[in-house]
Amino acid sequence: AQLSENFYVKKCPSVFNAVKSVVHSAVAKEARMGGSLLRLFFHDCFVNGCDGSVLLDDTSSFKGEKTAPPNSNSLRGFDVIDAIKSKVEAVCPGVVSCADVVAIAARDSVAILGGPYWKVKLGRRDSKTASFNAANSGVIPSPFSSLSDLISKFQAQGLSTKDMVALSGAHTIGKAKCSTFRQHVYNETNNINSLFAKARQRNCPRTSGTIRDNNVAVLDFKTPNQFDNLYYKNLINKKGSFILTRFYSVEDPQIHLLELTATIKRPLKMTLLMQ
Ligand code: HEM
Ligand SMILES: [Ca+2]
Ligand SMILES: [Ca+2]
Repeated sequence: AQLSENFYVKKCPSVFNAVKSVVHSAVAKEARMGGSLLRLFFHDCFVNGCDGSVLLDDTSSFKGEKTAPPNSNSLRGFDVIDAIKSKVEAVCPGVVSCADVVAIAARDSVAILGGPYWKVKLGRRDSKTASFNAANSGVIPSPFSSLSDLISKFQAQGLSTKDMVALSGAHTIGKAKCSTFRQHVYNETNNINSLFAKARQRNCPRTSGTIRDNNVAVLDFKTPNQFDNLYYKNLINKKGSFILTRFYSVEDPQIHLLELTATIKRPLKMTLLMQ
């Protein structure tokens, strides 16, 4: 069925306040949670669409997505989604899908951290099953993917290269583990400022396989808790986080300076994933 901004206007008008109040207190307690909730939405949507599949625990009949490599020891915020869902069930029992809760929580997170606001289209139906294999099949982009691989993974979701560049701007908030950015900070190409690389290396030893793999660093070293366009500015200054930074160079025909500055001027299109 067609999603609609007005889906809950009659069925549950208080859903928006219920979601927002829980997101608000979670982000007040820990700003990073805003990023974690946004990423949860992204990882739900890339695996069989935005159907709440990412939320499902393993059962006797299926092994779900939570323990799949892109998600395990990495996705956060499930407890916040549970708290939101309880609150929503208290005001409108049996009306609002978990998939819609995740979509609204992602929007509210971005807005609370100073980013753009959009009207979320609603009416998603929750999946009753989830698949470890689907989440492990390579549909979710990896920080070690090549540029062409990243582009084709977004293409497979109906998203263009420009969309990918815009959506990568989400890394203006949140944190990443040493194991995901080590390669970038020890690979001193001309894409990374050497002082910045050194600073990151301090918290992330070259050798993998220790507890320090889990050390985290902010993705945006300047405004980690504000949803702004610093992701791109850092990238241009060679102090970027790991995703497009590895590929960013003035010579690159696909992700070049013009593309990036155009993205800075446009509002970040967070709505792209929201269909
Ligand atoms: C372009 C392909 C992408 C790759 C390869 C990628 C990869 C990653 C990785 C490896 C992390 C750190 C995870 C960890 O250390 O546990 C991360 C964090 C994050 N990603 Fe992405 N990501 C991509 C696109 C996106 C998109 C499209 C969004 C949302 C629209 C997003 C939002 C985030 C956020 C907010 C965080 C921080 C999460 C937190 O602090 O809990 N990413 N990403
Ligand atoms: Ca899903
Ligand atoms: Ca920022």
